[in-house]
Amino acid sequence: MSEHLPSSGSGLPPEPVIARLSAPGVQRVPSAKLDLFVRKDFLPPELCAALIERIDAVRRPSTISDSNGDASYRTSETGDLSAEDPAVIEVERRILALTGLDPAHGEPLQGQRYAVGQEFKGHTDYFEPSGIDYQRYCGVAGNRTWTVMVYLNQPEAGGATRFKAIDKIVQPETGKLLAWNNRRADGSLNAATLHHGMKVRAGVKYVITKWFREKAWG
Ligand SMILES: O=C(O)CCC(=O)C(=O)O
Ligand SMILES: [Fe+2]
Repeated sequence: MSEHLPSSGSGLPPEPVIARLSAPGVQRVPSAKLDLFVRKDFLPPELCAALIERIDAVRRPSTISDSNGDASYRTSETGDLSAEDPAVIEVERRILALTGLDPAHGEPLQGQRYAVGQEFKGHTDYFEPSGIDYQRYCGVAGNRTWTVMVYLNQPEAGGATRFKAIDKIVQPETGKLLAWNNRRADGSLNAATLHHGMKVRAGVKYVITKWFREKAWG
């Protein structure tokens, strides 16, 4: 199976990950500015439901690094998921199989929950090297390389993810995966990855996120 292909490590350089993602069932969003991939039905509904339960058990108000003082910037709730949880192990196995990204470079899987009116305003997932917290967040494992995100449900209205620089809006659907490279081809940080988890208008939205780093995590 594809799990047995060699690992692409941190995802830097990106070519092996891009080659691996160029598989049946994966859509590449056409853009010269950003490597962005969408895979529908990546996780089965039962696994999504199990993950929602886990998130509800551990959620707390989300934090942001490099806070800009705007308390409405990220209003969701966050929960770190246990690496020993069988549901988490299964998700991580599937992410490795799809992307080849090395789990040793991955942060712990994180869940987010957005109630009506909650959002995560425009941001990039990498840390600004000039930020005061850069050493604290990136001193050991380096900056982020790839982001892998999965919608666990479909809220009744709102909650899309908008990539403004490439004019792309992705609608949440149960089990749909998004993966993008936070770098340009030369490895530099890519500002065109700017994205906005838009306000949920009706219902609740759940996602999981897995971020990969330049060096091994922890
Ligand atoms: O919820 C979304 O659509 C985006 C989430 C996100 O960007 C993040 O957690 O970094
Ligand atoms: Fe993000």
